Amino acid sequence: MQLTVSLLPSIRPVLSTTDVAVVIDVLRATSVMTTALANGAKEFLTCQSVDEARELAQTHDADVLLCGERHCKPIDGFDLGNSPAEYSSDVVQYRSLILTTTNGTFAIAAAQNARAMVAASFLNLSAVLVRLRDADSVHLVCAGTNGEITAEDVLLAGAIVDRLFSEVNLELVGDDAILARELWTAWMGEGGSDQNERLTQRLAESQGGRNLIDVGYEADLARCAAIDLFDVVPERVATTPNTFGIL
Ligand SMILES: O=C(O)[C@H](CS(=O)(=O)O)OP(=O)(O)O
Repeated sequence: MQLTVSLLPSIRPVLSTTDVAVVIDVLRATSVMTTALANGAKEFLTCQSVDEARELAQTHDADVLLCGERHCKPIDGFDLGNSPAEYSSDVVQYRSLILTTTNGTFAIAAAQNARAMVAASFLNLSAVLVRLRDADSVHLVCAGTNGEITAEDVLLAGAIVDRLFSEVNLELVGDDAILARELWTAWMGEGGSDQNERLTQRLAESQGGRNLIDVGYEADLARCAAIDLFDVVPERVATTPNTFGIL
């Protein structure tokens, strides 16, 4: 497998020859997408701007929910923010969700040239690895925060790289994969039964985690650190807009 990791979307383009792009925004867009689809949501239509989201809602059926955040907080007039806690089955089951977030939906747009695209979080780590096993070329795209590399996304990229190393022959493009794996090994390498607690602590140390703590969303860190809570992989099922469902 040829494996490319970009610690930010801007580091290198996702090529149209890439089999699978894996978008990573641990805090919190891809954790929200995983949670909602696992809880029965029908699909996520993703877009980059608030205006685009509102326009999309007008052309869609009345049952759609407007979702997302700006500066980590719910957007005026939207139905849901960007906390996994809001996406329970009683709220999202069978619903179409339109999502715009600061970094996550930007990373999705940046990865759109790939033949296939999936959303990864710690919540679906093992399921994502099963999805990647037979791909010839994979590009992990870390969303970062406002154009800066963030440890929480690098950590998940490192966890994926570490597992792929033990499962398939890897041909690395660039050194981002090595850096990510080193961070995962140094911070989380021992495994053990307290892994989710230690991951929550690490997320609290990351830029994305500190941002969330500052605005009162500390409880979301544990919600995004529950490794393998779900066995679903959000997969792009349509383009224009990039739409994710469960295949
Ligand atoms: O709401 C979030 O979790 C973040 C906000 S930001 O990264 O601090 O701008 O948005 P996301 O696009 O999910 O990273």
